[in-house]
Amino acid sequence: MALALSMSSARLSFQEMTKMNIGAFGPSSSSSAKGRSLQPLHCTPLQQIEHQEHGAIAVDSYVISENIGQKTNVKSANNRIYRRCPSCKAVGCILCAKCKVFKCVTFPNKLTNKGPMLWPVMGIIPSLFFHFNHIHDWATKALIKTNGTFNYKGMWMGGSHGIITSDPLKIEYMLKTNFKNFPKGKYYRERFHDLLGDGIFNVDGESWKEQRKAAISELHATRFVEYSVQTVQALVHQKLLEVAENVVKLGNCIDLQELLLRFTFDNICIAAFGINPGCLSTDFPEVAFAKAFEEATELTLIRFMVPSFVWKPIKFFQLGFEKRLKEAVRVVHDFAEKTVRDRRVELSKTGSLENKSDLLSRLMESGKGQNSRFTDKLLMDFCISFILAGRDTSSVALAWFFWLIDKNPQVENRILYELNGIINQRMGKKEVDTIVFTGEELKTMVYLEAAISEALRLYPPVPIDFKEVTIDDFFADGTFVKKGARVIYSLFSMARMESVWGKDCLEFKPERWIKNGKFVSENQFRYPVFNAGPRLCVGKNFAYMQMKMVAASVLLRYSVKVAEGQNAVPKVVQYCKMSQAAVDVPMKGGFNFDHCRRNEMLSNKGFKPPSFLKTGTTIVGLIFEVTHALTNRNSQGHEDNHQLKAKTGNLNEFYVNGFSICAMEVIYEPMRGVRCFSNSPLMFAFYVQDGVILGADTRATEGPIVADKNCEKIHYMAPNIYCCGAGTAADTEAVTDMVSSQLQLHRYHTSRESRVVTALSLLKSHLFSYQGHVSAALVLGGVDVTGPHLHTIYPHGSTDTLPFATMGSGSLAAMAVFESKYHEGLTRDEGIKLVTEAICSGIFNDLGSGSNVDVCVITKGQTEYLRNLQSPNPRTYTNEKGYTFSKKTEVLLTKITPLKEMVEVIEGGGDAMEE
Ligand code: HEM
Repeated sequence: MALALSMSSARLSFQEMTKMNIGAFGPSSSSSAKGRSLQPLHCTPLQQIEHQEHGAIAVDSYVISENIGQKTNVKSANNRIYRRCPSCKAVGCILCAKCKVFKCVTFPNKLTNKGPMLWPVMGIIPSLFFHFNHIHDWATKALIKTNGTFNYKGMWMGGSHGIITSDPLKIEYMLKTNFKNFPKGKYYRERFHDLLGDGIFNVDGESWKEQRKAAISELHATRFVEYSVQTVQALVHQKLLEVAENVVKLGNCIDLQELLLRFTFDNICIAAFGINPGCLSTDFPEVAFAKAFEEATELTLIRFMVPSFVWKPIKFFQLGFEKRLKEAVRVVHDFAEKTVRDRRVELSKTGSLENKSDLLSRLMESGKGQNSRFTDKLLMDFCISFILAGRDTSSVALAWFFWLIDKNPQVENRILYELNGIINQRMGKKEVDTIVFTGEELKTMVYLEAAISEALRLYPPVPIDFKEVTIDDFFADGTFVKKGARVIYSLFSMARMESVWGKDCLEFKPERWIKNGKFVSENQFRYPVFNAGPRLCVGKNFAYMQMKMVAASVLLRYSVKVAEGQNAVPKVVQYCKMSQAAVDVPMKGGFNFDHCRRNEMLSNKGFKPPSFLKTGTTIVGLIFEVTHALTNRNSQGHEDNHQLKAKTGNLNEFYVNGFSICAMEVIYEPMRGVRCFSNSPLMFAFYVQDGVILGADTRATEGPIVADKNCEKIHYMAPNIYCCGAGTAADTEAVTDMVSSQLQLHRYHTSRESRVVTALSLLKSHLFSYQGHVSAALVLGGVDVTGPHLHTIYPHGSTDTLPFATMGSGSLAAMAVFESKYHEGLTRDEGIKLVTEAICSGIFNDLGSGSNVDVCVITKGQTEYLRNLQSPNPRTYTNEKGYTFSKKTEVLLTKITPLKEMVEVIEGGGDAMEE
């Protein structure tokens, strides 16, 4: 099980079948199902698929050789033909000479070995390296060329050597006839030992025999078979179909291979340990045990790709992947150990595990009292082996099955026809939604079994396997294998060889498995997908049952389509991202509405979203701007600074003091406050006084209750920017706080005053990204280097820039006041009066608004927060006697808890973070 064949990119999308009328389903009737009509039965040759997948490689290499033939040979002036160097294209290249020397060195090897080139020192490694991405195709080509067997040699000193074969006779000799001479061997064992220990998968000899006997007797027992059917039924219907339904509703694509891996992992854990780790659910949770198991398997496989003199020192010094492997194995073992320990405690407490049907419990129960060889450590190893064996094999097989079904709709139709027949034989309800296939019904699904077997033939989850030679041996055709050699056999290549499967070997043809309407098993050695001989996979029946249940239940309800642009190619090393919590769908750009979809899905499932509270608020803002002409001049016609200061008051002090208005030319002060034109001797001057005034009521409601009579709705954003909030108090506070701190950081960074437009952008992009789910309607005002600004921001993120604005439930009443009374040239005091009036209008006309009026005046360099500027609604009636509770508060318990320790906080030690 060294290398599992998985799809590198198996994102398949579910397309829902609209409710299917099972009764009307037959070969000649067209179903009401979307995209499904039953067609006459004929098969699409797999040849086409192969061309898509592998053909490119063949075509490319053909083109390359053409190029060498035509373009690299150039005719010189005297008509002699020189051969260009294939790599540098230079004529008479020194490399060519080296190539010739190299060819001389490797020539003897080429003569004795029919297979791929065995390089000096490196053996077959460079060839493997060059063809790594399509290694199975490459091996197939080589095996076809060599009539099914060739020798190989690994790196010098690595010690690996032997044969690679696809010959069923050799496989039979190895797996059955001389089984004892071809064990898994030391090479396999030492690589998997850390993870699998002495589990069935990793041992030979007596220990293997013992475990195998126990495994077969437990796995084939009626009790376990019934238990596993029930488990699969529950997992498929309560989890898998739920995820599928969710995917359909959301119109999403899903990584089907990952989904199936989660399913098979949960299933095999329930079968082995009786524990559901819970990997399969709509949110694809990250489960530590599952993640560690995956990592441990993958990292162990690295040991098969590097020579032992590389990984062993890395392991010894605990570096790189070996360090990670150790940690992952620890997590797996901890989980397994704890499960075994807990079960042992349960057994000793209750005296029996009769109520449990999982393998661990059955083995523990059957071994109790006797001198069983199944120690707790061995039980743990045994279960881990089972999980490894059953985890990714079935999921990978199913992923390829669905992929092939998408490419071969006529096979899908035949499966549906078969399912339809089975359902028609049922008594009672026949609605698709309610159909749960029984174990007996699964056994009658002949065509489905054939289709799955055919998918397994073309894409075996274990595409290559190997055995070690114990003593020198000869195969029937005289091929010699030396003691310590390895015999590698490629199942993937066997499926593609005409000599093994006939001319139509590349076609996806379930019919080849059916004779006289019955499923006919193949010769084990022509089809060693589940291994063969004494080490035949013990989980074969279990695997078929689970694959049939998934395939039948899904195909009955959905049509599974490969997402556009997804190409599925076999991977050399299994890699499924079960560790990732989220489904990794390629980024397409545009907006992300995942949260909206999630909410919709939750509400469809019956979760009530938190209801919106009716909120009430009146918030307003306006810009005021008034121009004052300066008349007080001194004897030279110059403006008197003191008088000017008196006129402008403190508001524009900075500008008046820091500004010379005696200048001769026209001076424009872009900093707000004063614009002064001097035109001597007839000099005149004026200044502009402008700013923003914000206002808000102070009532906070909670449904029908007034929760706070005097809350603050004008929030600080920056010294020169404030923001009024309507909506949910928590949301407005949180969003303004967050943006305020971002502005603060920006000021630290730039040492400049914040600009209102910055605050506006931050607020609106935040609100937009939450699509109205942050309930905050804002009036933002401030004065910066470019003058006073007033904006409104709606909960979905849209904005307005206005001279006066209102928001909240009292906004209409307030707007009525503004629209009738706002005019250009408002002074500061007039502005304050108008804002107050607008808020009062909200307070008196809107039930949600009330209590007092808060006002904030922002001008250049100055901000005045006029809290409770008016209380238009004072409490008029108070009970003179006050209110007494009829029953006094009872003291039920008095307990004084002394403080344990006093912590003294010394301020001023660190950097001040406050402004
Ligand atoms: C499509 C699904 C499956 C395929 C293609 C498959 C294939 C195989 C193969 C090729 C072997 C031999 C490995 C070797 O010796 O190197 C094997 C062994 C084994 N399989 Fe499966 N398997 C599948 C599902 C399962 C399941 C679901 C279980 C568990 C319930 C399971 C349990 C085992 C065990 C315990 C062994 C070791 C047998 C022994 O060494 O005696 N397999 N399987």
